Amino acid sequence: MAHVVLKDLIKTYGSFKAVNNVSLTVNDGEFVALVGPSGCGKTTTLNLVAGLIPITSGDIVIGDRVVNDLDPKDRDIAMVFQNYALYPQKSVYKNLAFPLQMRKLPRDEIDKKVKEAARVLDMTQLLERKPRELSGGQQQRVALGRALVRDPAVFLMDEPLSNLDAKLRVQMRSEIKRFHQDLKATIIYVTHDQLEAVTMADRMAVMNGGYLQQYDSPAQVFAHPVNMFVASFVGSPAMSLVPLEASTASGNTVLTSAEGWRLELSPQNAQKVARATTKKVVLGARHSTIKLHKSAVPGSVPAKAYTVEPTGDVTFIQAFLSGVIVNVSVPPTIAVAPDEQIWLEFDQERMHLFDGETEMALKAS
Ligand SMILES: Nc1ncnc2c1ncn2[C@@H]1O[C@H](COP(=O)(O)OP(=O)(O)OP(=O)(O)O)[C@@H](O)[C@H]1O
Repeated sequence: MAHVVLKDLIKTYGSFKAVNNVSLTVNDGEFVALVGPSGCGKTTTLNLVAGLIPITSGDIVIGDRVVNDLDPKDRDIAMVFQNYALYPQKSVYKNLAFPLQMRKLPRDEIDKKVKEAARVLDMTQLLERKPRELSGGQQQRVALGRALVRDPAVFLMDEPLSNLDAKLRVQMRSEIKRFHQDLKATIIYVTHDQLEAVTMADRMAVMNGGYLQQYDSPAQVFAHPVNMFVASFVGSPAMSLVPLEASTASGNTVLTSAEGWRLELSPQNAQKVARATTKKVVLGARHSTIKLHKSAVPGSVPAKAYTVEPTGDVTFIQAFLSGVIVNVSVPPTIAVAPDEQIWLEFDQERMHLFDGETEMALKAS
């Protein structure tokens, strides 16, 4: 296995920058997810690493080599795509053996590698079947196996689970994670699904508009999003973002809504707001950090329930607060009706504050 370094990577199509100065290091044996909305440049970044498209500028290092000008076959990588591209006429065994035959490996070595891959992926009993005799999940496992037998320095995976139904996707998610843990493989994994990235990856690279927004562990990205884009992209339901106006009088900092309510900030949050470039401040809160009250309590602000969605364990409520929708979760024992007047209390320790102009997270120091 090997590490991968992207340095000031740029890919332009005419005047359009699909990948804009992306720099990141994937450590040896690390599982990194490139994640972001459609069109953010994640597939382009992966294809640049694979060598499927030429870079405009920057450097790509795999192991100890700068691979900028190497053909894909010389980069010591294996790709797994969302369409498995298995050979329909060949058995699973032959599908796995084929890339090795192309490399002219001795027959007994091929046999050993194929059987080992089948063992690792728990598909020994499927080796004689044709792809059409396999479920979607099993076909995806064969595609993984085909990458595995090549023993690459790096696995590159592009939305490998997106053709599977929801239940199978969750199961294969665990299997790929296990695959990574067992093999200590270096994996770069593209997905638009933030939950896949959060649950599988050691680190996630969140992209938007060709730019790398944040590169950190899922826990860090979740707890400390650097800006409003990352805050609202990672986590489900999305973090609520409420635009407010900050003011300070006699040492107290308050956020005021257009509707007229006021929220007094803790000293630590007041410190953050003092660093804003503008009076416009956006309050961010995850559903689990907002308490719902049926009547006003000190520190709470008035809102109106809009939709109520019981899921069994927890009920999700969308409420209107200062003209925007806020997601709140409550235990199923609390009954709330649409249009009911409610009061929301934000956990000041876990609230996020963003500069309303730059959209960057405000930090205490
Ligand atoms: N060959 C090309 N010519 C021109 N523009 C391109 C080309 N390939 C990609 N793009 C543009 O580059 C941007 C990034 O594309 P890319 O496929 O990397 O996005 P993505 O994040 O993988 O999105 P998706 O999840 O939809 O695949 C998009 O705006 C896309 O339209």
